[in-house]
Amino acid sequence: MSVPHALAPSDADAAIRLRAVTKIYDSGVPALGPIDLAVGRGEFVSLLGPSGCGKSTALRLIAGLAAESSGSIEVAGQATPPRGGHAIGFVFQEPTLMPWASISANVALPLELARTPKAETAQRVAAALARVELQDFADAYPRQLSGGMKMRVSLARALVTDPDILLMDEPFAALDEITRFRLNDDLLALWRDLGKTVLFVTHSVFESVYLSQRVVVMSPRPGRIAAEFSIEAPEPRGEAFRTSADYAAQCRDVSLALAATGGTRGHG
Ligand SMILES: Nc1ncnc2c1ncn2[C@@H]1O[C@H](COP(=O)(O)OP(=O)(O)OP(=O)(O)O)[C@@H](O)[C@H]1O
Repeated sequence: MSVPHALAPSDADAAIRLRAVTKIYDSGVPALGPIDLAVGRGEFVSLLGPSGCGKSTALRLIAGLAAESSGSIEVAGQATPPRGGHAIGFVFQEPTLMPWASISANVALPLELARTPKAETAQRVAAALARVELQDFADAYPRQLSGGMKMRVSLARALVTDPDILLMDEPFAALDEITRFRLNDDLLALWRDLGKTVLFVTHSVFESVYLSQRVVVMSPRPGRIAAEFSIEAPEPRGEAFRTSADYAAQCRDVSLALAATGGTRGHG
């Protein structure tokens, strides 16, 4: 069901709000916009689009890692970077772990940068590792972990400051399908338990429909919002939904909208 803007939260309910935002890189590349996007508090929204349509750029602007060329962005009610500081946790496509540091030291990094007292850091790191079921690997090193486990560490590092908002940039794209399905389910459980706002970037129609309450389809350069879908699913989602005709039908609708943008079709 394509419902452009119908489900956008009101100003008071928005955790993230972009108004007429554009990004033109110094090289002259018009990468994004103008786009208007609102993500409600506690909502799980996916940005879906072909390679190069500006999905990562949108996340980077929201996180304050790059500046918009025009328009305005509000995160947790703040309009200027760092826009709430630890209100945001960022998970990149690569786990980006420090190879020379233990898993617990990797997860502790954001707290150390914020000069958090040692006892509190230790307690928060232990809780974050337990949350992603890696409590037994605190003293291990990244090279000893599988790709899926490294991504869990990256997730724990994003959660350790207890941010209200998680920005996730194709975090599971490099993983095999079984690991990816498992991490999808773990992420949904985490979202249900912790009530975070999640903005999730993906190429995958299947992943976006499985995970999200709302899928925002973007068109190619400069990226604009082409369609929005409210995803209907029984909660909690799981294997029954993934194998249902209802899931397949919604994937088909989203896939058609993506194809209609004229970009390279997203892969499964
Ligand atoms: N730092 C930069 N300087 C110049 N151009 C850039 C920069 N970062 C991205 N771009 C360009 O902006 C456009 C959007 O890039 P972006 O990485 O946001 O797209 P994307 O949808 O996330 O792509 P992918 O799915 O392949 O990661 C692309 O054409 C890219 O080449």
